[in-house]
Amino acid sequence: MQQQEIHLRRFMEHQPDECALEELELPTVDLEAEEPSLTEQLAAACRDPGVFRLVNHGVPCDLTARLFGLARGLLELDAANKSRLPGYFCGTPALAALPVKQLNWLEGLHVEADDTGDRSHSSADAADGEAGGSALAEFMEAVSGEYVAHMARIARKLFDTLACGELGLDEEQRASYLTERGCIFRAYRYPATASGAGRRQLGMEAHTDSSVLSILNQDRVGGLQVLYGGRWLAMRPMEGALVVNVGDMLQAMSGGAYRSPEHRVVAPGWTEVGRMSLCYFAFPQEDAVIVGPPSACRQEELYRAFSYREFREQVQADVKASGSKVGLARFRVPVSQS
Ligand SMILES: O=C(O)CCC(=O)C(=O)O
Ligand SMILES: [Fe+2]
Repeated sequence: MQQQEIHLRRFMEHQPDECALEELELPTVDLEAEEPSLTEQLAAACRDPGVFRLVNHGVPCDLTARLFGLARGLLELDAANKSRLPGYFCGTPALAALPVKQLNWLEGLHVEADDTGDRSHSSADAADGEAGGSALAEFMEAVSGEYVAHMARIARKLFDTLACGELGLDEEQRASYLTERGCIFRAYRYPATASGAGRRQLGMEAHTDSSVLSILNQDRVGGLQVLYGGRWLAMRPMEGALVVNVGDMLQAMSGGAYRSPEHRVVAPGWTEVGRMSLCYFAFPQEDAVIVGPPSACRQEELYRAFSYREFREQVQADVKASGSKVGLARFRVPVSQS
């Protein structure tokens, strides 16, 4: 997408004047498009801007509505009860022990793929004894029994389309560069803030995702923004569409051809209800060694070979040392030296 082709609109429906922000019209990818159209749409969107709307994704809207309702119910429990929910966090967990400023104004529930099976049943059994009781059991059942399966299906189809297209990955790489077992699901709640004139409280600070692909389902409130052409632009929610973004791992796998965009969430100061989102992050196998694409594919940046485990440990070390993620820059090799 050329910079001058971006359709910019005033973003007034959701935000008062002090928060008015221009909007990036995201490309739309139709998951049911015929080939070669799907590959073309997808590769173009991953190159620029690295984030797109996904339609015809097959996630039932009643499942999404139920999950938003259950997550909201749990996150609106009183502080003592919700702090005992399994996977509950407030602010950025990685920063909790550090003497750095907490920038994030959010709370949520974190579920790892490996947690999903057992916990839903143990919660159901212990329904009355555990914080959240049967609502927690219902939430875990909806996440692990249904929602995560849809997300894994979507991530696999998108990834295989790219992998079999210009990434040209072999069968072993297709299996190890994306694993259903290592995925993470998070339900976030960004409480409304009483932001003063011109002041914007960040719900989630600017970052890139460490994932291969991230699949976001946001409610209608808005507040998700992407850094594009040096400016923060709004990604307006659209009924029924998911937002998918390229993560750092896919950027590395593509030799920098696909872009893991910097994004953030502004805490809603324009609504009483707060913002909710349901986010799924797909990762490679921990020990899969990620190398750029074969030389036939254009490589704008090169990274030295690394495993996802190495990347994750480096991110954790950087966050621990400075409060910030450095990310792929740690693994970059100047093209001229390659
Ligand atoms: O809440 C959202 O829509 C985005 C969250 C996000 O960017 C993340 O968890 O990495
Ligand atoms: Fe993110």
